[in-house]
Amino acid sequence: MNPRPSTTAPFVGSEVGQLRQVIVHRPGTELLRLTPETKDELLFDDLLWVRRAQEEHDQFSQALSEAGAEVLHLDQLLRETLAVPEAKSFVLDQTFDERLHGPAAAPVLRDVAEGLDPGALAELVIGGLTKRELLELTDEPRSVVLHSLGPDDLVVPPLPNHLFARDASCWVYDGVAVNSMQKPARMRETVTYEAIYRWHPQFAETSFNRWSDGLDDGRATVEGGDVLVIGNGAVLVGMSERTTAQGVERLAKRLFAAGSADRVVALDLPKQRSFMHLDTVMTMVDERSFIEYAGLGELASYTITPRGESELNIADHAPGQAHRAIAEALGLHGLRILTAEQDVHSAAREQWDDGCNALAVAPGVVITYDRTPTSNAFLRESGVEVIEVPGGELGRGRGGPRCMSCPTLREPLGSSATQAAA
Ligand SMILES: NC(=[NH2+])NCCC[C@H](N)C(=O)O
Repeated sequence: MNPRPSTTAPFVGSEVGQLRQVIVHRPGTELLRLTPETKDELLFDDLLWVRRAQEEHDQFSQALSEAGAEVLHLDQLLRETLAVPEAKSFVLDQTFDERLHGPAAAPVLRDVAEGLDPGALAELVIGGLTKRELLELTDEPRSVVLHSLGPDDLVVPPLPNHLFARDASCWVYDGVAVNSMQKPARMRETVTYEAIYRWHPQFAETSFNRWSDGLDDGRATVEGGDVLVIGNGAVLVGMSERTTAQGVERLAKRLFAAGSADRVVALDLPKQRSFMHLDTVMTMVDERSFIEYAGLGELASYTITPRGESELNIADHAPGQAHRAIAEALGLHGLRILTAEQDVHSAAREQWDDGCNALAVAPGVVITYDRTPTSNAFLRESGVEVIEVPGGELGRGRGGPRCMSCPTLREPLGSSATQAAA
């Protein structure tokens, strides 16, 4: 179990081992597209002061480097990927679609985009394009779709949730799930990651397993915020507003077939926005401890194990048995569950502000937002080292440090590097 990484291939051996390499996305033009009218559809609760959000994000990246992780920037990876001709035509095909842009405009848009250099094209793909910006690049195509748009309407929608680099792809042991996304506003994020992992030399020249084929997965969705690589050959997955039971089955089958994991514990979460992913209510902070939201309640859970070559065994656990199932998966007698004592309203506010969305950078060392002081103080009292980063603006997108990171290299539990860091 837990095959060891080769020197360069991506490998995420646990949730809390020493973090070595991580993808993040510094917010840019795409956040300037949020308006009071578009923010809800784009899954933000407020408009962000972009300059400040960038400064906050820079501090997050710096904290990651200081903690020993190499920080890869998604926009730079995409630019470098788009320099590969096959990657460029894949991204163009996936971005300009007759069903979205109409048969008259789609080929014209594709031609315009094809003429851009990789930097400008990456900016268009993530930042989006308005009709006014398009008309600076070409004459107006004879298209009903374009004629009926106002000058500042978006021809290519932006991808502001790339900020939450965790969700559209997640590495689990020696492979990656490129995820099909539940919400329309996030579906094209899958294209970015697919292109990077297929063609960027950093990934294309290594070998790794594939746990899902995002673009083709239809309704079997899994999102990275729901997937915790808890270690010991086990994975904890939330069935949430975003991740379906079908998605969990697919993930389990592929992990088992490759021999990369031998147990998946699925937790049945309430299907609501405040609990959109498992990592908004529960994250792992050391080999046996989880920070957990007080209002989570008792949830049903399932332990999935392999049965023969390709079937699954499912053990159903009654509500309230989830901690036991997780402890068993980790080979432990029990877990340490960290839930700060505070009144119901404060607990709900801190959960909303991502107080439970800690990102471990080593066992017992986590990055959190500064806007959740009670949870942070409680973690410290419990012996966890807390590195705070500012989250005043970033937090308005409803995602914290764990959501904003996609680890690509992380030590397994109990490895010597991880023990040295502990
Ligand atoms: N892993 C996470 N909890 N991600 C948070 C994603 C937030 C994002 N605005 C969305 O609604 O999709």
